[in-house]
Amino acid sequence: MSPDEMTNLKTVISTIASVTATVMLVRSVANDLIPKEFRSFVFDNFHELFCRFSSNFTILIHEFQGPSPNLVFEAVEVYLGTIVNSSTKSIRIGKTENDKGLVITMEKDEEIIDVFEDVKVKWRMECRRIESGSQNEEIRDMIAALCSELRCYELSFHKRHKQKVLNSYLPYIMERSKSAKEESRAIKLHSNFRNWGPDGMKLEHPMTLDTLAIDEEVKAALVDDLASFVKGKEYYSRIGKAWKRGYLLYGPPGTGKSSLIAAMANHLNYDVYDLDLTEVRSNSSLRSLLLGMSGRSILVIEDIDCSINIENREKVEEKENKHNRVTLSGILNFLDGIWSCCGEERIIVVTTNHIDKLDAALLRPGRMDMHIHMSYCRLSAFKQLVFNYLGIRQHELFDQIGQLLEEVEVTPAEVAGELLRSKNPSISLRGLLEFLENKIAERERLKAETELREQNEVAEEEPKDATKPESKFDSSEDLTHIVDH
Ligand SMILES: Nc1ncnc2c1ncn2[C@@H]1O[C@H](COP(=O)(O)OP(=O)(O)OP(=O)(O)O)[C@@H](O)[C@H]1O
Ligand SMILES: [Mg+2]
Repeated sequence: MSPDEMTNLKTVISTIASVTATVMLVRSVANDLIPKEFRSFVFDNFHELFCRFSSNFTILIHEFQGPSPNLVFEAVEVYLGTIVNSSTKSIRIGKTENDKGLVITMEKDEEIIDVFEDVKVKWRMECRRIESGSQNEEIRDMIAALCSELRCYELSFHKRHKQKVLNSYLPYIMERSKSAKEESRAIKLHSNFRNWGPDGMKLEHPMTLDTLAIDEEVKAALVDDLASFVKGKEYYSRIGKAWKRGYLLYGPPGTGKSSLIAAMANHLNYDVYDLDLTEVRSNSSLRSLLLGMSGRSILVIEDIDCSINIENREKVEEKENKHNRVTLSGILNFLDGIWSCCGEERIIVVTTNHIDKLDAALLRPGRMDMHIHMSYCRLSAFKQLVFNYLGIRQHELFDQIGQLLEEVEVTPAEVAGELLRSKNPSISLRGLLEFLENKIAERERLKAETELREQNEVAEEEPKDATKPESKFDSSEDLTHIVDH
């Protein structure tokens, strides 16, 4: 910089300093000498004049709308927490019992610049102390009991964007904040043991759809199905159906049915309502339990074949009604749409170890929309488990173990149990190999024993049969055989 430029810069700086000092002096003298009413009269008129010529438009969003919290303010607060950027110098951080992680909010007098469809807007947060006479007295006292200052978001942008901000940007913020709030909310587990309880317990199950070991194709189909369900609000209302979806998980114990429910809850961030049907006294209490559930939730009925005898529908209804117990038709009725009148976004998951025992009425499409077979552990599920437990994707023993898994029925739970024994992959996998070989040997031993026993039984029965008089009318099967021919 040349000496001349240096001198000019110094002059500019000293001029700014003296103007600032003068303004501050005038302001403090004016504050002392000029009455408050007159000052605000001058300020208001000056502000109005300024606004008339300014190209800016400002929207104020206050914390309260009368005595009630302002929902737009709440939405803006959540939204701004998600777009903290380089224009923000300080933020406020907090966390409550109901939050999954840290909650970021804007600090007072801070500014955030946001860009929405090429429109640049500026957000600023202001706090004002609650002053007497500023509100209806009753409302003021009510608010003052909650907080000592009133917060307000100021949104400013070029006035030519007014329509876009009002018609698109603000609705977009309402939508985004809703999903951000849902994502950050801790998942709760409710049980009907005490009528769901007031708040439920925090569900902190670590299982996710990534760590769940099931067939890749099944997993992909499930993820797609869940995604279209979640986005299906308009579709369900268009076709006039309750916004719900049923999943039936079936398979032997230890194949991951309960784990899949936890993974679904984590994936969707839905609360889980665990319904123990043996605790439900009647269809009407079932109905009130279901009406007491919140939306965006998963209703779980585990081991449905054990909790209610639904094998023989007619017989059970007759018998259960006598004791005013919950019946299959009670369950089917709500699956068919008791929910259609209230609430939305509900998933029902029913699990069973014996799909063959279930009544066909429960399996009809529209009730259980997707049937997922949780089966024994095969190579792809095994590889996922090894990655979860040992952190490796390849090992020389994989082929050998893969072959054995084709020969023996072993559940993911059993494989997981073996993999837990050592953190050293070679020790752990060799242990699993041995476990599988022992299982096959045990199976062969049992098979040989059974064959031997059957042979002995036949040998014991033979002399008895020989003494028996021959009769063609011994069994109904034989009788049918004769009549038919
Ligand atoms: N598919 C799987 N992927 C990952 N881990 C699994 C899987 N299946 C089972 N496990 C492990 O085994 C344990 C038991 O599995 P889970 O309780 O989910 O089985 P289940 O099918 O619900 O059994 P049940 O029919 O007895 O209720 C889980 O906690 C998990 O550690
Ligand atoms: Mg289970």
